[in-house]
Amino acid sequence: MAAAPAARFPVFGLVRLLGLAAAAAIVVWAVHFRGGMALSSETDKLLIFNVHPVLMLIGLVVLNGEAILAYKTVPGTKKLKKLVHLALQFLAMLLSLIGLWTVWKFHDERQIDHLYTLHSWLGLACIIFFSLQWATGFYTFWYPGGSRSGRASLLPWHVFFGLFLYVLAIATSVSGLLEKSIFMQSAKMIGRFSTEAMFMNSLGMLLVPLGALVILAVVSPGVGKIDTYRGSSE
Ligand SMILES: O=C1O[C@H]([C@@H](O)CO)C(O)=C1O
Repeated sequence: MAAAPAARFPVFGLVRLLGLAAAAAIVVWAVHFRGGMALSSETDKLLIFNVHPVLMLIGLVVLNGEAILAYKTVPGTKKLKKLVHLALQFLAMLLSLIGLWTVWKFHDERQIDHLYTLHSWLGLACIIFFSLQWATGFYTFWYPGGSRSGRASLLPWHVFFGLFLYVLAIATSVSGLLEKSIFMQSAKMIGRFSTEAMFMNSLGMLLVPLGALVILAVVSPGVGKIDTYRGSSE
């Protein structure tokens, strides 16, 4: 197989920059364009909905990306890298579960059907498999920890499946931005070329280079330490 491309630019810094930009953009969208967020409201149920994309994007895309790269970005021992990785992924999972709960509550309170869109199916698959991946990883690589051969055979699948889920999370986010924008356009809440619609498109576009850079940072040799992927047994 051909060698993986070697990044000759600060790929980790760019990932951090685009991740922070995406996180800031979704908060700006919720607060500036959509009037804010609330965990409960009698007057404006949409404020409950607004929490959903913020927690999902920050959890399953931004924190997930940082957690994936922790083995290459966190200085210190292998054990510390692993701890940062599993803690960030736990936080990502927690935010995604709260984010799922908020959209469920919004649907209940506004009497909107659950799980009829492609976005919701993709998102549910994402959360279920992300949680299974976290639990399996924790059990095998942290506590109580599997046998040496068990860990060695799971590791490449854990890496592959994790990267796959990260891409699925981006696809799900893009589909969510798309459906929300179209819903609002159909309801005449925003215009086709409104600043808000263009802002949402731009946020979706931003996730494309973010995803590309995270994958490049993972596969690229010579940036960070790659001992994890060689299956060292620390
Ligand atoms: O728990 C671990 O499992 C793998 C490897 O030891 C499997 O061989 C690895 O790098 C760990 O930190």
